[in-house]
Amino acid sequence: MATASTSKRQKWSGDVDEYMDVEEYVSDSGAESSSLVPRGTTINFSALTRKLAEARRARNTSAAADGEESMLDAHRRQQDSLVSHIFMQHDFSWLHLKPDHASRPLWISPEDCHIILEAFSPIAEQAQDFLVAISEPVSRPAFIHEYKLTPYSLYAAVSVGLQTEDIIEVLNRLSKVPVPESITSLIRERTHSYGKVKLVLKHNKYYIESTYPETLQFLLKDKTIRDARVATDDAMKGFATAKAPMKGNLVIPGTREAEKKRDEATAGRPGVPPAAAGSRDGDLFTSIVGVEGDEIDEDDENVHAFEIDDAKIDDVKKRCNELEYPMLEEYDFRNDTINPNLDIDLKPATVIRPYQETSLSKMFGNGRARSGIIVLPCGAGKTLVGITAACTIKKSCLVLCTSSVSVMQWRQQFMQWSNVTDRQIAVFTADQKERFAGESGIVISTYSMVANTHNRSHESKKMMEFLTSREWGFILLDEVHVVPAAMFRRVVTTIKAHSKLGLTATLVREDQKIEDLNYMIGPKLYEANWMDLAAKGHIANVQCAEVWCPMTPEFYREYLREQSRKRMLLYCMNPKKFQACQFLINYHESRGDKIIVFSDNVYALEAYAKKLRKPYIHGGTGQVERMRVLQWFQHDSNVNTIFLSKVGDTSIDLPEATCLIQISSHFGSRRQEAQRLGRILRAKRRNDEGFNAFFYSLVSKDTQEMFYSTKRQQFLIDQGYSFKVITHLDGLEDLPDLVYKTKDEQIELISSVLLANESEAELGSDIRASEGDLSGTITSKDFGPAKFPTVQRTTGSLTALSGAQHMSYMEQNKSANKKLARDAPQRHKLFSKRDKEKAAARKEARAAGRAQ
Ligand SMILES: Nc1ncnc2c1ncn2[C@@H]1O[C@H](COP(=O)(O)OP(=O)(O)OP(=O)(O)O)[C@@H](O)[C@H]1O
Repeated sequence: MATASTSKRQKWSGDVDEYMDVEEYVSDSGAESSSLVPRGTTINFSALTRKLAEARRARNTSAAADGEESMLDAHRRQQDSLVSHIFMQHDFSWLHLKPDHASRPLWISPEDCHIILEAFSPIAEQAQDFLVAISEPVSRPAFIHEYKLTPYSLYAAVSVGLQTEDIIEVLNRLSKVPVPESITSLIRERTHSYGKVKLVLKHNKYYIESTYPETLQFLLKDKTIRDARVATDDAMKGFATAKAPMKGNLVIPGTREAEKKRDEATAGRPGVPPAAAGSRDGDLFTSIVGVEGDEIDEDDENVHAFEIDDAKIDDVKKRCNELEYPMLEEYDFRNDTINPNLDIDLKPATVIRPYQETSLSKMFGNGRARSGIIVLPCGAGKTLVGITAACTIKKSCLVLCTSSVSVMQWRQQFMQWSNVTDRQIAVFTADQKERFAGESGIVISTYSMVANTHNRSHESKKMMEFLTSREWGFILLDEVHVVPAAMFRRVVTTIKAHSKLGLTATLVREDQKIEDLNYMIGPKLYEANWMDLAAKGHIANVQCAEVWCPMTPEFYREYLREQSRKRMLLYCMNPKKFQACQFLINYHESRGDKIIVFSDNVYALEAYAKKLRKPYIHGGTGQVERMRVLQWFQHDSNVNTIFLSKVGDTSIDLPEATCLIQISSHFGSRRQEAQRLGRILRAKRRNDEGFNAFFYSLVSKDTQEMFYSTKRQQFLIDQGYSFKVITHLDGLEDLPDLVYKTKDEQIELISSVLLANESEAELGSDIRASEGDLSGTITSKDFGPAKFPTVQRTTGSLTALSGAQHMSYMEQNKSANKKLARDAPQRHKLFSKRDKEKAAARKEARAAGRAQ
């Protein structure tokens, strides 16, 4: 027996497929194995442990009956040692399973606070809601999810209104074992000070407020906080604020509840149909915890406060976090009688989706606006979440985005979903500096416009005065992950806002600054699951693949020899990658897909696009040309593929696109990978039966690119996506007109790559050369200093120094697409006839326009 188990031990440490060994193993130890899952499927831990426990129980019973106490102990020891080798130091078999553990979905590690969820459990969805509220999702593939309890996640839990004992209680209900003592004490320890201190903005001054005077005394003992305090008459006095009457339960517009209320109000009126009888989904989490989003009933007489210097807010918030008294920022907007109301509501036809409603309920759960972050997948409708929040608060609102394209999109979406008027909404960009009419309104701008302190025009200065001199009810921070960048941090303190909402799909940064958002903005209020939204048809299902393209011997030799940045150019320009790209374009175009090919490297982008005769857009492409290419892509059935540089990573809404091919990317950026995927998640056809969008990353084999590619995929893998590796594209060699097929062509290609200027290998040159995103108005500042250091050493020619290179570069680029069209081979008669007809129609339309 001892020998048999040793051999099985070695086998088991191998892999999931060897589940059969465990099966035998269980039967060796006395349990039946008939109901266990077959070889090759995911391990059913629950079944496994159930079997083990049953075996153990069966032995204990028979041993006790025989009165053989010492035999039983020996058995137990043996059993424990048999299990131990599987889990090594993570053997927590001393945590005894509850009798009905099979119906409970959680495993909790007593050591590292990790929680494992059986995502196949019937109550997994409710358990997920709860776990998202109290912990950080680490990884959420199909069957087993992993979460982690952290101080920040517990802070977030407390800030959405959960109580310490409620958290422990629900965990206990969902867990297969009693919640370990180490975890309960951690939760108690971490949450006891949370929620005691608030940061309040009143009359344009910041106050730290608490109902516990001893807590304020404690904070004032700290030097950073003491130094930030402003000595005033009301400092540390009872800070009695007028106790305004509560205005009834808050109803978020666009929700089913709002719809019901509207229907009730209009019931009986002719022509108005009765409300659809939709019952609210039972929220198990809410019912277990008993958090009903109760309205706050505070006793203002007991509130104590002191004022702090607004220039030191950032430091004070950070210090409070370090002292484990993170400050909650809540805005009692319904009782704010000082800031004028903004008359804005969602249009009656606007209905928000269930996950949008859930995320907003975390923000407005207690009738006030909590500051924090909402994380939704790309294309899931963050904009509408922000707009609904603005329509709930109904005070002046400032929206900050990453580019001027986004500014225009936000403006357009506000007009589309809400009843805001032209006069109430203004934009502040390099080109437009508008103000809203009246006392309250909405301003939409970019981070760089607000953060920039140098070389402001007179108009911009005036506009900034307008923004900084007033109290904003609400600040909306789009793509909030950019805020911790050194140059954007100050926007959060420059603008005085009662509540802040950060929106993002990718709460990740390659530096360690993402945690700073906890004190700069607030806790994460909600994070949706990508796979869930895909399953429900809110975003598209995507098949992801990494295509391995072998390097040709000549390219590989040069790659190994080259030490400079040109290595990157060599793996991007690999002829086999060209061919794979051509093959995939052909294949998907013939399926009726619309394809976007992404390349960060502009040299490669142009080379590919020209060779494959497709239109392209990069930083150097003029605005008119960009619009023309995008229009073609959207409306012309002859243009099914476009090449985009990183200017298209974000802020581009092309729901026609159903396939992405990535030929060059920004090193190991997980965020870029996810944002690019986001371009096809909004695919119009996502609800077609069996529809799949496709995402390919072309990677040159045995180069650094493989390392970066693996790193880039990590975020998406944690969201549950799996990347298939394609090592061979069937039928590629038979493709007619296959590019770079002959050795001569490949050698010609390599010589042009070797002759190229080294700076062509840069990934950022695109944006710097043009200072333009898809609207042509973004500046390099929008992208933060991390990517674009101010001082950079590059090799260059005298022409480049004199600036002439830049000019010729622009000149060539401007007409490049036109030249492509001119050089295009003779088209089939059928097409040329259609082209002539189209040209005639265009001419007619222009003539009609002139006539008007
Ligand atoms: N409740 C809703 N009802 C109908 N359409 C919606 C709803 N919410 C969002 N949409 C639509 O979904 C699309 C994607 O929305 P949006 O652009 O806000 O996504 P996003 O989350 O900001 O994406 P990204 O992060 O990629 O910018 C838009 O066309 C929007 O109109």
